[in-house]
Amino acid sequence: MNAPEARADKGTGATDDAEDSDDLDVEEALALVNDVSGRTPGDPARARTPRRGGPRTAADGRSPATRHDDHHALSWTEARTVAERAARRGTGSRAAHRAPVPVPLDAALGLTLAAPLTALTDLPSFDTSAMDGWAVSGPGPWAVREEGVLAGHAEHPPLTDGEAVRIATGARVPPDTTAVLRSEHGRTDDNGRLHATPPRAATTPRPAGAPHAGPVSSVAHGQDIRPRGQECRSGEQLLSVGTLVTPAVLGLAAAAGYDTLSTLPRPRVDVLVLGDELLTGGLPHDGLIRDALGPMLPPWLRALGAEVTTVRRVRDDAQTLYKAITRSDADVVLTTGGTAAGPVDHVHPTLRRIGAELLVDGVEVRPGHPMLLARIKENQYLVGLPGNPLAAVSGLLTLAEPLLRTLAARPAPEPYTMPLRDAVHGHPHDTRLIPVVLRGDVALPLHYNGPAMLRGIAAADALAVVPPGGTRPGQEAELLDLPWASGGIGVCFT
Ligand SMILES: Nc1nc2c(c(=O)[nH]1)N[C@H]1C(S)=C(S)[C@@H](COP(=O)(O)OP(=O)(O)OC[C@H]3O[C@@H](n4cnc5c(N)ncnc54)[C@H](O)[C@@H]3O)O[C@H]1N2
Ligand code: MOO
Repeated sequence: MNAPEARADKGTGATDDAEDSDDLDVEEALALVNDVSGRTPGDPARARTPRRGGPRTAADGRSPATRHDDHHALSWTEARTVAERAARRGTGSRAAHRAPVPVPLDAALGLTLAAPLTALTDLPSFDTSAMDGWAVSGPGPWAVREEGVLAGHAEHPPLTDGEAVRIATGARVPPDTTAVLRSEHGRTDDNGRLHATPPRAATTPRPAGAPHAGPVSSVAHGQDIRPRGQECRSGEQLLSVGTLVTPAVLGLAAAAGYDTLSTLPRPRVDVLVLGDELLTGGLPHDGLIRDALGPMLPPWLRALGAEVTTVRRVRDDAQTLYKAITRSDADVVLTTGGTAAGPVDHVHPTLRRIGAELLVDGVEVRPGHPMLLARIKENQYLVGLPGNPLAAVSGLLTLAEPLLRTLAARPAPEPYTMPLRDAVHGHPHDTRLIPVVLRGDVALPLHYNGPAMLRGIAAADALAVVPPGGTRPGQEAELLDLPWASGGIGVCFT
């Protein structure tokens, strides 16, 4: 959120004013928002910059009793834990408390099961032929019935001992069938009687003088029959609550008799893209730039399990932002830009005006350290992503991912590490998130990793978590998969 002329103010007088406002407590800030001094809620005097450090002296000479200690940015790990826990506050479980909804199978991909998947039928639900061939009864040779048995047909009359009937894979075997003889293992003689032929190995040319093997007259009892209930019995639990609905789960659910699944709804996210400088088409001109986050975030949020209900561009105006946030009934409002201390960075002052509870206000991570997480209502959250595009990705994966995962009751990805081929320069105190490509069993750090750059992440397979101080060549680092590289359900962006 930076009109070109406003950007020049960052770190100058505007920021100094903003630092004063850090010494206000919420009540004071609210009082100031409501005061009649003529300052608007978006006035930089109420903006606030996340930072580390101890208590500071109020520059406006207010009594120390009216100040609070400067807040502390959380470590990257703490911030992720806070985001995850925020969503399940008071539930005592790993999932957030949200009402399940029945969803038709074709709309359930990527949701999580709110009830165990219990078989509604035996599987298979009847004794089934596993092969094309003949259903036979007793030892051969067999008299072959005229009419065959196909899959999907009603039950055939029982076989009598010494009888056979042509049968297709998946057809229900007639009562009193003892085995299925595969078509390649049987032949009918001139009288139409069926014989079992020897297995393949025995049909290879006989050595001279060896006795003729001749047809074998029987097959093993139960051979190539899938007995009813072999996979499960009706009432048996197949999958537990919290299972992610994958394509395979959809298939199993259909086989087990389901038309709808009880699932947790996707958390609804309203995306508010802040910034007067943003263009939605064409080339940058006159200090205006293309909005990179509007196109990038919605599909990424969907891949994280969210339903994106709105994508709205919001101009740099405190009242407009206030209205956009307070009118949202989404589970999560996600803003981009305006988190820092520029003259038009309205996110902090607006949160104070709303009386939101700031859960994370700055994270010790580069890029993206001004990211924030707030509870704006009992079950409504705001994730404030910084405007620099790679910083926004950092906020998305640090705060939005664990929050949405918990709201969607999705399982946490299994953490893993890989050696980084090259040394990565670290920040002295903060974690760094660096785009990497995976080559065999090493990760190669990419160069274009500045906060305003997307060139690295667009070519990346993962983000490496580089601890404060950096990493040596070959040192293991935790990797965060990117949804397009992790495969499986993660590739579902729709
Ligand atoms: N005095 C300080 N200034 C800044 C600080 C600070 O701590 N003190 N932090 C810097 C860091 S780090 C970041 S990151 C940014 C965060 O800024 P905001 O969240 O307030 O974002 P804006 O100022 O609105 O924008 C920053 C930058 O990103 C561009 N931008 C914004 N939205 C988009 C978009 N949708 N697509 C593409 N680019 C976007 C915007 O034009 C700016 O260039 O603050 C630093 N400053
Ligand atoms: O967080 Mo900012 O992205 O370091 O530039």
